[in-house]
Amino acid sequence: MFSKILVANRGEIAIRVMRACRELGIKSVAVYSEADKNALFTRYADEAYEIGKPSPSQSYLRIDRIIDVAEESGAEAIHPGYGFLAENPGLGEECEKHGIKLIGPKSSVIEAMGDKITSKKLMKKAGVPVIPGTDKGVSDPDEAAEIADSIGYPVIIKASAGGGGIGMRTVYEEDELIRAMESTQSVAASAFGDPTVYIEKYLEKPRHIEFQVMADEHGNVIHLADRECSIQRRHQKLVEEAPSPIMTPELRERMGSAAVKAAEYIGYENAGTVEFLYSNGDFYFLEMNTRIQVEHPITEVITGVDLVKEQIRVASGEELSCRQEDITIRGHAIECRINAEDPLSDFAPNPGKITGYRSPGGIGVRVDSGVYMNYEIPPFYDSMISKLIVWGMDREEAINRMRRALSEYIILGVRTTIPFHKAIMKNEAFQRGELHTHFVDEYRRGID
Ligand SMILES: Nc1ncc2cc(-c3cccc4ccccc34)c(N3CC[C@@H](N)C3)nc2n1
Ligand SMILES: [Ca+2]
Repeated sequence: MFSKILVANRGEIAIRVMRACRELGIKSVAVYSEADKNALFTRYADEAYEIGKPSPSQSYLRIDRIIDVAEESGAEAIHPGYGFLAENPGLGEECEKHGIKLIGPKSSVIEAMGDKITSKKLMKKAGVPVIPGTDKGVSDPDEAAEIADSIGYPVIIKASAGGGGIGMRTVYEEDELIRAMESTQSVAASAFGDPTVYIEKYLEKPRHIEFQVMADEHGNVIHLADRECSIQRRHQKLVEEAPSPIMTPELRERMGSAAVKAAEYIGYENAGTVEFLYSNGDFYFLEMNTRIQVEHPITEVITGVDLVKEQIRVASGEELSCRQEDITIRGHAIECRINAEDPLSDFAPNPGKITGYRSPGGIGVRVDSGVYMNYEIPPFYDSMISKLIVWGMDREEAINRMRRALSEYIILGVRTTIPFHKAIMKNEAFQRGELHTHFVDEYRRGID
């Protein structure tokens, strides 16, 4: 087992990893930018090192500085958290070069899953259902037109190096196809340096259901059930829940074994998430995320498994601490992402000084927060400042408890998404579990 771990991240996820370290008796090392000098996570760690200027490219993305601090502090492993370098194959490669363990899958697996065409090809070979479409890049407009005809409109054009919804265009008729191809190729080239695009059948209003997987380095792979992430806005998740309201034991068995099969086939190690699109009874592989995700706590509260401690154990060479038959789901969990954004000005970031702060508590409430009273939220990073997670015996109790917890959550001095979440919890379509990926767009038309 490691004696010291460097946490290459900031905010709530850095504290989350440091808590797991402390429970395992492992020292933690924080790395922070000039802008995060007074951030809570730098106090929580056993040691803290400044690594550069506020902008991420000068700090949290500086692989060389992070490796230097790992060597200087004697950290045997690095936990990348999510975002920043979490799915950057370069970090894994540098770690391997310096004999430092990256807490995550091999960099070759990170790279393969980062290329959406490669990941689809691998899943197809693994026997996992994929969305009908091309399993290679398409550049010639005539070829694209033939493919779109054979798939049937509407189709969607996607950037292979994309993900999270960037570089995607839906096409409803043939005469839009060429322009859509060109614009997606230029977005892909500028955003990812790779213009490769592919075409898929467009699924109207699918549900976004993802499965948590965990694999050790001895070939054991399990899934820890499903999460529903359909309340999104511009591909930014806002509300997540576990299990999915539409899940049945039979569907969970089918999708769970597809997720495990996917992980086994690619030799996956550590924590990962297999994303599916679900549309009237059928499910299709969408993407695989090779990191711990923001919404991992809702899986933790319904299964009782500490996913981050499991990541650390597995990375140190231990076998998974639970088998598939040990994973049982109890109750229902919901997570609301508390962002320093103003829902009434199109969720524009709203950084600034927190002049009043009191987090909710009581039965079934968990707050994973990176902020505190009088903390100055810097403008340089993602606007998520904390996550409010609740557990209930069933979905109805979870919703009522979330409403109660939101009403207790006091954050003054900055605008936050709390009012938006209060409205969602009161929304009847949400309460009925009628969710799909365009829920927020339709919902906003309702409140505007
Ligand atoms: N063939 C096909 N049909 C419908 C789709 C709809 C979406 C989509 C679009 C908009 C919001 C979403 C929210 C959750 C899940 C998916 C979506 C989608 N993506 C891809 C990246 C992912 N984050 C969103 N791919 C799709 N692909
Ligand atoms: Ca993704």
